[in-house]
Amino acid sequence: MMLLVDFGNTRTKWLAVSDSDADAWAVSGENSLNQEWRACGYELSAIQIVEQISKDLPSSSTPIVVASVKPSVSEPIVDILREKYRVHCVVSESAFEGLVNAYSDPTAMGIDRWLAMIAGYRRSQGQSFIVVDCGTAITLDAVLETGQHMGGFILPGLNKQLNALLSNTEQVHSGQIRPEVSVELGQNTQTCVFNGIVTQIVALVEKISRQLSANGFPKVILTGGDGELIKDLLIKEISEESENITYVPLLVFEGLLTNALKELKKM
Ligand SMILES: Nc1ncnc2c1ncn2[C@@H]1O[C@H](COP(=O)(O)OP(=O)(O)OP(=O)(O)O)[C@@H](O)[C@H]1O
Ligand SMILES: CC(C)(CO)[C@@H](O)C(=O)NCCC(=O)O
Ligand SMILES: [K+]
Repeated sequence: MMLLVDFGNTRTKWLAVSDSDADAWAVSGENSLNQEWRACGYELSAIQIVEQISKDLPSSSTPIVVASVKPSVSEPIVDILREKYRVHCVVSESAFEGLVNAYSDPTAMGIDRWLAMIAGYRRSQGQSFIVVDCGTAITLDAVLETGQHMGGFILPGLNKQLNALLSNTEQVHSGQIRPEVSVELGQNTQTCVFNGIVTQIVALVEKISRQLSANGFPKVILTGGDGELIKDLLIKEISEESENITYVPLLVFEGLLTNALKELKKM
């Protein structure tokens, strides 16, 4: 067994992967990962987070593979885990198999983006692709069929955009509950706010998709808490490409597992 841990900006998520799931993944990359990941927020102390994670660690021989975009939180936790377990932390690199990072300093790239690209590269099998992670921040990264990463975008996530707007205006409000959103002009404050935020994201993804490759529409792989919403809206907008547009909630974990298996020389 192996435990994959992803320290995001808002919470820590982890997923236990059995040896049989890992072997199946190494051979085929099939969608065979157990979907039961767990998460906890940063209101907990390092010790409490270690306690939560440890519940999924049956023995001290279980390797732990860590990805973090929040070192201030993850480093003390990793130090505690290392007292008892084997912990391996992955970092962004200039290349992974045929995938080539566009950053001149790859270590400056958030590991979640690099792992999402590694997983996207495996899934897209020689087709150009775009990965869009709709989490605390929204990131978009575009990769050509050759494996060359062209670059990306980083923008505030849906909640961050909403909060920035609401906290700086007096008469803009968002209502009590999220309305049914769409890529349509709004006719009251609430739909103007929500439709405005989602429409710019859908339009951005569509723009980059249409310009990425001369060889047709790329695969578009969405992940993150708001990824499914954006996927549904994107499919309504460009229905003729719906088979190319997917939501993969475990995309970062897939990349982490792929990276870990290569490290452990199992791939
Ligand atoms: N159960 C949920 N818990 C938290 N956020 C959720 C949930 N369901 C949907 N969301 C949406 O997901 C977004 C956060 O995305 P995600 O869960 O990927 O972020 P995260 O856990 O903070 O990860 P990261 O810190 O890696 O970005 C929020 O904008 C929120 O609207
Ligand atoms: C952009 C986020 C916050 C998305 O989680 C993360 O990937 C990150 O902290 N990145 C570092 C900056 C960069 O990727 O260029
Ligand atoms: K994220």
